[in-house]
This record gives sequence, C-alpha cells and structure tokens, in this order.
Amino acid sequence: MRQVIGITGGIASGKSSISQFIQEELGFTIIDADIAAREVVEPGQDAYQEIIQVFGNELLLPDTSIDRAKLGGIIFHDEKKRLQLNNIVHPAVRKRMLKQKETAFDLGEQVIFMDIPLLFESNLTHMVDKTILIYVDEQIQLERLMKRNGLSEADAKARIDSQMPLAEKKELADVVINNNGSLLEAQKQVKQVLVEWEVIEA
Ligand SMILES: CC(C)(COP(=O)(O)OP(=O)(O)OC[C@H]1O[C@@H](n2cnc3c(N)ncnc32)[C@H](O)[C@@H]1O)[C@@H](O)C(=O)NCCC(=O)NCCS
Ligand SMILES: Nc1ncnc2c1ncn2[C@@H]1O[C@H](COP(=O)(O)OP(=O)(O)OP(=O)(O)O)[C@@H](O)[C@H]1O
Repeated sequence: MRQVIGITGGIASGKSSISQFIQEELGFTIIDADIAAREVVEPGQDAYQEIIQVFGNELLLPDTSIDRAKLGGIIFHDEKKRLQLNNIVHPAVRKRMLKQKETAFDLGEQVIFMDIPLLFESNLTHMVDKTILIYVDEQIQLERLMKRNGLSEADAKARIDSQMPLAEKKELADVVINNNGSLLEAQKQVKQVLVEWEVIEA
C-alpha cells in the first residue's frame, strides 16, 4: 500500500541529516519542505512578488533574489510578519509538494518521505500517513543551531521560540527518534522503526 511518512522536528533537530540518510543509504525519495520553500520564492514566482509587496525592495540582493538572512532576521523577531510570510509561502509549498508526491507515485514508488518542519504547527498531518519526530533536548538544539548558523544565543532562541516546543511535538508524533547522541545512534533508531513498520527488511 502506498504511503507517505512525515519527518518532522524542530529547527536544527536533525531532520535534514536523517532525511539524507533515508535518501542516500535507504534509497527512498524525500520531498523537502525547506527546498520547496526556497523554490517558490525565486524571482518570477508569484510568492516572490507578494513578498516584495509586503516586505519591500530593500529585501533584495543585488542579483534580485531575496536576502534570506535579512528576511530571517525580520520574521523570527516579529510574529505578525512571520505569519504574513507563512500565508504567502505555505500554500505554494503545499501545492509543490503534492505535485512531487504524485510524480513519485506515478513512477511506481510505494513509500515516500516528506520532511516538513512545521508539520504540527501548520496542521499538515493530513498530508502524511505516519509521523516521525526527530527530537533533541533544547540545550543541544540551541548549541547545534548557534554553531550551524553562526547565530547569537538570543537569535537562536528567537528561532526556537517561533516553533512549537519539541516536548509538545513528542505527544503528537507516532514515533520519536532521540537525536541527542550520535547521528549513527539516531540512524539505528530510524532503521528499527522502519523495520517495525515493514517499510524495510531487517
Ligand atoms: C525566513 C527564511 C527566509 C530563512 O531562510 P534560511 O535559508 O535562513 O532558513 P531555511 O529556509 O533553511 O529554514 C531553516 C529552518 O527554520 C525554520 N523555519 C523556517 N521558516 C519558519 C517559520 N516561518 N516559522 C518557524 N520556523 C521556521 C525551520 O525549522 C526550517 O527548517 C525561510 O526560512 C523562509 O522563507 N521561511 C518561510 C517559509 C517556511 O515556513 N519554511 C519552513 C517550511 S515550509
Ligand atoms: N546526532 C548529531 N550529532 C551531532 N551533530 C548533529 C547531529 N545531528 C545533526 N547534527 C548537526 O546539527 C545541525 C542541525 O542538523 P540538521 O541540519 O540535520 O537539522 P534540521 O532539523 O534539518 O534543521 P532545519 O530545521 O534548520 O533545517 C547540523 O549542523 C548537523 O550537522
């Protein structure tokens, strides 16, 4: 039976690292919401025009693409602006992801994965059949985020606070992968779950 498995988590909790493993080592298609969210705001796309109308031309880089660092600096400190951006970008992201899903199923794939950071915040559980949460404790999340993005503690905290706490997401997911330890340990847990769900063989 065809199925879509949702991978979610919090910012810098390890979704992309796990998705990469599922794609490269296990061979499944991953449909990534962050990638879709980049594609739908490229110059020429409808969402691009709408963003400029709301946030102004000063958001653009010399090559006319959107300055993502600048936009992030605005929306992670201003809830109203963040929701405005979400309203512009999210419908286009969902449409694109559904199209990618159809393409994968048309090609004969049986099980595909969607990496959706805001799966629970945006009530997108209807897009998937099962959910896997990539969990880390908040202190580790903060440290990994500061290191990866070169952010100050205050900026990293603002990003984390713009999402539903991982402790709450834990209650909503079908399965929780603990990524406090090494990536290898997290990969082992993922494999075990996929064996239990009969997606892969032991
Ligand atoms: C603000 C933007 C320009 C920052 O870009 P940047 O390249 O620095 O980050 P990137 O897109 O890789 O996102 C990194 C992570 O930030 C978190 N995040 C991104 N947008 C949001 C948001 N609107 N609300 C809460 N968390 C968010 C997610 O965990 C995501 O995985 C960008 O994140 C964006 O356009 N966000 C709005 C679209 C969105 O909600 N994307 C998330 C999945 S659909
Ligand atoms: N188990 C781990 N041990 C050490 N570092 C890790 C581990 N898992 C992930 N990381 C590192 O933490 C950072 C965040 O991981 P990753 O980019 O996979 O998270 P993400 O959930 O996809 O983030 P985002 O929501 O921002 O896209 C990266 O720098 C990654 O290399």
